[in-house]
Amino acid sequence: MQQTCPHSTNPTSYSRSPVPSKMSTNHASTSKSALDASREAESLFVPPAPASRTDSSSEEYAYMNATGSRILSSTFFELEPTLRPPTTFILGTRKSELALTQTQLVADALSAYHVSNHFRVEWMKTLGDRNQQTPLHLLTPYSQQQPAKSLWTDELEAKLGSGHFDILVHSLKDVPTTLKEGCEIACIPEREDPGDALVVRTGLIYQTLDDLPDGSIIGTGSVRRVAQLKRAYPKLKFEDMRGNLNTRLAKLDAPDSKYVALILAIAGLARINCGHRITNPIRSPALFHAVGQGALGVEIRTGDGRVRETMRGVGHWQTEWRCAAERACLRVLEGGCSVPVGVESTLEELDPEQAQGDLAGETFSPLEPDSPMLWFSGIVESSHRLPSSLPSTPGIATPTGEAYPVNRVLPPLRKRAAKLSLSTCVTSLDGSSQVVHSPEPVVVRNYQEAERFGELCAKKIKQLGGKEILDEVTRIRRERERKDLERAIEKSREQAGGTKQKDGDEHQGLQGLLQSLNGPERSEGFQ
Ligand SMILES: NCc1[nH]cc(CCC(=O)O)c1CC(=O)O
Repeated sequence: MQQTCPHSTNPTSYSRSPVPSKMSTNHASTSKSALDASREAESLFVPPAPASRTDSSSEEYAYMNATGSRILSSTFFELEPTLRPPTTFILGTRKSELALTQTQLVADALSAYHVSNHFRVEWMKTLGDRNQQTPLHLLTPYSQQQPAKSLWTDELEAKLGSGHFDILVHSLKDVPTTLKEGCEIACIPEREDPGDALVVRTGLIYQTLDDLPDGSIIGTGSVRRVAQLKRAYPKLKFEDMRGNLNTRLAKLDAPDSKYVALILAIAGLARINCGHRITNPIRSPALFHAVGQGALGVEIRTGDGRVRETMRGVGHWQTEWRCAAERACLRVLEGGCSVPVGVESTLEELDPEQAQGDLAGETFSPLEPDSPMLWFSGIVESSHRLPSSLPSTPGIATPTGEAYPVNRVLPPLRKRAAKLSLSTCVTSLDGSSQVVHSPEPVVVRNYQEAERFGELCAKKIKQLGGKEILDEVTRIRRERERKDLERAIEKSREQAGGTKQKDGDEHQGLQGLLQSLNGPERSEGFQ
């Protein structure tokens, strides 16, 4: 039997505790190195003499370790942060240079706050990474349950839920506006420039889109960019280009390249040290950027209080409030598939004692200790962010090894106010019609008010003609999807030729997909 302290934060028992028994065993089989780290922690850890214990915390703890053997812990007591053996948290992300760089940024920020813990980055290939050929909408056909964009996040979220990962780091713009049950965005670190940029092929002298000759081919797969730029530059041609940033830049510069330029997010290029490839930014009114562009979404298991506490201090409330408005707006507009919506937001902090909130008449859910973490954005007292609050909360380990609870006490709150603006732009796929809504900025006092502002903007832009544009986008999408599927069925029929069972199964699957496409359950549209 091993002696250990509950504060030794054995990762197999604590950080993986929200789904206790299943997750512990899962983890034991999937991530040996974390187990190793905990063994190392145990061997390094020397419990202080009994004299250092305080009466109020002298409670016996026993819990199960990953292999099911019972560990009788030593007494629960306070430790100096520097004396605590480390916990290893695993941050998961997609396999791309951008994703890994972004995740390392978050891991570094966390390490700076929690010097005695380890934050390790792990990647996995997602469906979108593995399949670079199939059109995105065929990989995940349009449905309310499975928005197209979730193909970047689905598999990561499954591994978050199973405890393989503790924290996921995504580009916020790739994160669906409604998250899976059991997952939440914990925080959004400070945003990079959210804009788009023109990247001209190496060796060409063009500086702006206006300089490009008629018929120039621009690489971008984004419906938002194509729709808006077709409108502003009808003489240019837009062609899909998939792949990671480096692949795309290489395709642009290849000797046989047909592309004159690409449109890419400034933030992505800057993060992978390719800022020098930016020829010029493209701003509104020619191009409104994507919702959440340039920001990172840090996702955790809802109710994993331990990871939640760890996240404090990493978010940037100004970015969080802006993204609250942008994402809430898109949530109301999209109804389940990616749409040609562009936005632009600004935020200016005000003196909370002077400023009157503009959404005072609206009703909001009261703040509870276990409300979504983002609801506390900017209003938790900064003293509450001290990293030492992390392992000193009693209840880390319980005799049954159950989840480290979300703190039952509402943290001390402070007042905050900011002037928030949001412009929204909805464009038809061919660029022929567009609605732009740029209301007067409003004064908001918390995250929920910022979200409400975004929802109100979405409702307004629908009334202004956005609804007709979005309905048309849905119609065109479905028609295209149906044609693509019919083509795929035809192809699989030819290939199968009644011989290979595997292909026959695939054929059946596609037929089913086509049926569901034509069926009445697909009549949900934009709200
Ligand atoms: N859809 C891919 C994607 N997801 C996030 C970024 C860039 C970084 C960001 O917008 O935060 C990119 C590439 C691009 O659009 O150029």
